[in-house]
Amino acid sequence: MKDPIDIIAGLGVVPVIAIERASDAVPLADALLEGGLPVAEITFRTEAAADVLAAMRDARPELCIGAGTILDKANLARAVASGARFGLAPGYDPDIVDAAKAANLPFCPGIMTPSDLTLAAARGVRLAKFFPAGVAGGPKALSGISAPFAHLGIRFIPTGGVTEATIGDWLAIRQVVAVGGTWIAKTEDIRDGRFAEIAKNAKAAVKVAQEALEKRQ
Ligand SMILES: O=C[C@H](O)COP(=O)(O)O
Ligand SMILES: CC(=O)C(=O)O
Repeated sequence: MKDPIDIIAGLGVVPVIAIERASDAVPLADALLEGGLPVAEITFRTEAAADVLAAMRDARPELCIGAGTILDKANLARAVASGARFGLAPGYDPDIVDAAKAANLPFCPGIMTPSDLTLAAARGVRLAKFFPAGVAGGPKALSGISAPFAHLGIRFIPTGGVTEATIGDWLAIRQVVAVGGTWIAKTEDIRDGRFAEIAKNAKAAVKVAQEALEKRQ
């Protein structure tokens, strides 16, 4: 099976999803696949998250699924048991980083400051979510914060306030693996069954991300 981080890096964009009903899991997976975006970060912000992961794993194994908003070890374990192939969090908790490593789960904790990054780097983190990317100062802030860590090869997934219009600015930074965001598959669009809209958003995001990735080669 291909490495999930390589899949994410190839696509350049990850939909961050808060989904309320497990019955929407397969239609959502199909919308993302139809949009050419075979990846999903299912956040543990809803009761349904673990069931959604399991339903996607069982029905659409071609979708690379991960778990977001991992704030404790219990949800980390549930995510792994339900088929998550990668994990992310809005912040940095060394215990969760260690637990993910022990579970062999590629894990991307959140950082926003040089101090966060110092602690995460010392714990072996080489992929971090820059969160909340927009209010933290945008691409210029990430360039500044990450500069002293460049020799360590740390890479980033900026998330929070990213839009289709700003994908290119973020992906112009070499250390940015991909951007994350909720605009592709919004909770209310999933709730109301607007899967065609989600496929359309996915397709548009992938197109912009691919153009940006080609430009920086
Ligand atoms: O809750 C925040 C998400 O991780 C990113 O949200 P956003 O793409 O809507 O800014
Ligand atoms: C902030 C984010 O994307 C997460 O909850 O994992």
